[in-house]
Amino acid sequence: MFRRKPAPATDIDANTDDGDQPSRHRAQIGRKVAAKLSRNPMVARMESECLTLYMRDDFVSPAECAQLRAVIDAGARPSSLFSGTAEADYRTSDSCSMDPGEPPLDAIVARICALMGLDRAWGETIQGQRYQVGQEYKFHWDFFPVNTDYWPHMRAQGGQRCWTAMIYLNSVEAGGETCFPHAGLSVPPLEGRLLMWNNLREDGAPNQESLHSAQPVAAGAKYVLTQWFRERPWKARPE
Ligand SMILES: O=C(O)CCC(=O)C(=O)O
Ligand SMILES: [Fe+2]
Repeated sequence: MFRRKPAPATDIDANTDDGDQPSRHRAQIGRKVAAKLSRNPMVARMESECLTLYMRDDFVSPAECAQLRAVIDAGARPSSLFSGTAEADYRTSDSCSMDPGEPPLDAIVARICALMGLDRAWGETIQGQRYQVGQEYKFHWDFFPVNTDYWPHMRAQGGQRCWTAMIYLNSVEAGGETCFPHAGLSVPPLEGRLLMWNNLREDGAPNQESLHSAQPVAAGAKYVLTQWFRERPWKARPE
């Protein structure tokens, strides 16, 4: 008798609600990117037992940084949070979604993806942020908690966030460090520096120890670009 073969098992099952669970697929992304970055002599791995974090200085030139700061100045609006405005003082920076066609940006995103070995289709729209004196982004995780009303939408858009790539577009006079308290790391903003970390554990589940903050700026202003990568291609508007 003819029997239809079962569909091959796949780890990349958009219908599996496993955003808070270990996942072979997400674990594999973590390993693949870490292996690529570890092989690169220009990239430094920051020492931590509980977090996978890499740094590459002089990734963006001073001229490109200046150009991008001007774009952020022109487009910055008060930052929003997925969780709405309940904790309005949580992320006090101004931010803007960057047009990927904006001249230096297209090339920079391509360079980030080449460095990390990630497909740019998996990256969300890159975000620019500007923090002025006293502004900050309090302790948070970049991965999505699955017990929220927005998770089903995020899942349909490309699932859990895996890696974050962040570029400092200027050196800040005082303050503005990115702090990872569990890893005991505090990274000072340095113009052109790219920071990359995995928000997930080795088994692909969210890493609670990836908690981080942008410390308040004490003097001057701080400009950053953030590129968040999903576990699948990112769709701005899922069908
Ligand atoms: O500005 C920083 O140092 C951190 C920004 C951040 O954590 C984020 O955009 O998710
Ligand atoms: Fe963050």
